[in-house]
Amino acid sequence: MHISLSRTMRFAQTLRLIPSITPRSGWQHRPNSSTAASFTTSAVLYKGPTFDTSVQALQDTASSNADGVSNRQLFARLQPDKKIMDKLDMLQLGREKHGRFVRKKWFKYDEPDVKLPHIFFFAGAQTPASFPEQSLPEVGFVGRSNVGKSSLINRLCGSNTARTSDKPGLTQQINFYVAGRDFHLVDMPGYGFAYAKEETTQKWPSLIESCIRERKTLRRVMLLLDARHGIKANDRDFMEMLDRTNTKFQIVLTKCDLVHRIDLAKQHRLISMQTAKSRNCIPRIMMVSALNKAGLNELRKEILHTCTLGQKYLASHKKKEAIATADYMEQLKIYKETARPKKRRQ
Ligand SMILES: Nc1nc2c(ncn2[C@@H]2O[C@H](COP(=O)(O)OP(=O)(O)OP(=O)(O)O)[C@@H](O)[C@H]2O)c(=O)[nH]1
Ligand SMILES: [Mg+2]
Repeated sequence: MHISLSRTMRFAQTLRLIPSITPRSGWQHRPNSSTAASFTTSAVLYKGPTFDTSVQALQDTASSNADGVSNRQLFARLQPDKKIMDKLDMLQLGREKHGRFVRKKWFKYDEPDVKLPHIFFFAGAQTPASFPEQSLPEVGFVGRSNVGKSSLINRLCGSNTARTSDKPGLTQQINFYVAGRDFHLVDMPGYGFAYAKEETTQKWPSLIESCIRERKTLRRVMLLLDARHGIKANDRDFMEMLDRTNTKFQIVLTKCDLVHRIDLAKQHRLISMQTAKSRNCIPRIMMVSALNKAGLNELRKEILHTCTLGQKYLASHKKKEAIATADYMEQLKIYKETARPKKRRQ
């Protein structure tokens, strides 16, 4: 790209008064700017959104699928689903595009929170022999190391009990958490690269598999995928194992705050296509961000229904939700219908 510089600008540059003008990825021209036409130099360049690593990362899942079309090609051809885009808009999930493509937010949907009880650590297992007794219904969290399993468990229950780190491989045993004496959440070690001794990491896949095979109380496995990367080779192997053991699992896309909304909708579509043939995959893909606390309510509801605890925990939530979504007259009606009769003083 040829860039013409005025003499003053070049002089200022030699004195390091203005930054270098070499256009980098992540820098872009101001759209529709009249000044841009007259200068065409770095002075009219502005720092827009940083280089779209999310797209890059998504497209890097380039392993070929059965039809000989790579995921990268598939991703490029995909059109996002309109319904999913609307849902993402409503739940404020995914990063918004900057610049002139910003959509106006006409309203913010304030969904009342579904509350899960606080969690307490009660058992950690490094071998199958040390698994705790099978009593309450359980939901397991698995996925590659650093995908955000422990962070998500914390966020779902509003606790800080599970330890998290930005280095993959912190959780090195199966941790069992009890929530309100009603159900268990099981935090598993991750597969794939981890900062841990090789002899330790090699034991994890068999440990996870025996947990999944042995525990009859394990109602569902939440398979966490980084929204930037989608399904990788080791995730595919893991899904095959889940199909072999006939275990029901559900995909949860994590770190959705790092991916642009349109790419997130595309990723959703790609994953639903890739998992369509799986017998045990529940066809509702959850999307969450533990950082922004977005999409958590839906996942909480899913966990409660899985553990057949909907009656206990969701009764009061239904009323709150009806009130939040209703217009003024309907709200009044709900309040009147559900209000307790006042006691009269005698
Ligand atoms: N931006 C962003 N970062 C997240 C999110 N969830 C987790 N993280 C970060 O991801 C890193 C890994 O989180 P962990 O919860 O420790 O991941 P893990 O899957 O339990 O990792 P292992 O225990 O090593 O298998 C931490 O630095 C978190 O802060 C999210 O929704 N958005
Ligand atoms: Mg962890």
